[in-house]
Amino acid sequence: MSPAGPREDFPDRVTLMAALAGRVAGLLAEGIAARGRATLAVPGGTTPGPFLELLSETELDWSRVSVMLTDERFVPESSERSNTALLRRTLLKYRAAAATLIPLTAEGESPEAVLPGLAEAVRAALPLDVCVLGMGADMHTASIFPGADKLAEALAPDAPELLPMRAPGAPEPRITLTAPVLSSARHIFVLLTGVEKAEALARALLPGPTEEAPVRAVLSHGATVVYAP
Ligand SMILES: O=C(O)[C@H](O)[C@@H](O)[C@H](O)[C@H](O)COP(=O)(O)O
Repeated sequence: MSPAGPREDFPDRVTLMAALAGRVAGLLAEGIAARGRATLAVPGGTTPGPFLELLSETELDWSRVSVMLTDERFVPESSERSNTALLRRTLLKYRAAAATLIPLTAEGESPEAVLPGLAEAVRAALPLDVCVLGMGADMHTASIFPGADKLAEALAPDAPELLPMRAPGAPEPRITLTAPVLSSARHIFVLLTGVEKAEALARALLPGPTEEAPVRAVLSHGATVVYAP
C-alpha cells in the first residue's frame, strides 16, 4: 500500500511554524465549539519548538484544552532530553498556561512501573482533536521505532493507548502513544524540516511494510505533511 496523503510545502521554517500554529489553534477552537473541550498531542525533539512558542501566544480558551506529548523519553524532567520540560518551556506559558497537561511520564523505576498511573487520564482525553507528529530519519514517529521491542504491539489495531518502548535508535526507554491513538485523531499533521527529513519521507511514501517505516501508520490515515527546507 502506498501511504500518500496531503502535503503542504512552505518556503521557509518561519512561515511553516506560523501557519501550523494558526491552523492548530483554529482546529482546537472548532473542537471546543463542537464538544466543549479539545485535546492536542504534540511531539518533542528538536523540530517543534518555534511552532509551540507561537501556539502559546494564540488566543483560545486554553482552559478547555488538554495537551499531551505524542511520546516521552524516560528521563527526569531536569534532563535536557525531557520532552515534558520542552513543553513547559515552549507551550505551557502565556495564554496556553491555562491548558491542562496530561503527563506521559512520572517519577518511578521504569516505564512499566509508571504507565498504569498515566493511562486513565490519557484515555479520558481521547480521541485527539489534533495530533502533530515528528518523524526521525529512520522513519519512526512518536516513539514507534523500526526494530523496537514492542513495535508490533504498538501498530496493532487493538493496542492499548500507551506502551513502553525500547529501541536501538532511542538512547533511553520511552513511553509512547500507540498507532491506533495517533491515527484516530480528528486531524493529523507530520511536521518536517530539512532535506534529510524530505528524503526519509520519500522513502516512507514508497509501498512497504509499516514495521519498516512506522510513520506509514499515520500517512495512510490521511495525515497532512507540512514541510519546509
Ligand atoms: O521524543 C522524541 O524524540 C520525539 O517525539 C520523536 O518522535 C521526534 O518527533 C522525532 O525523533 C523527530 O525528532 P527531531 O525533531 O529532533 O528530528
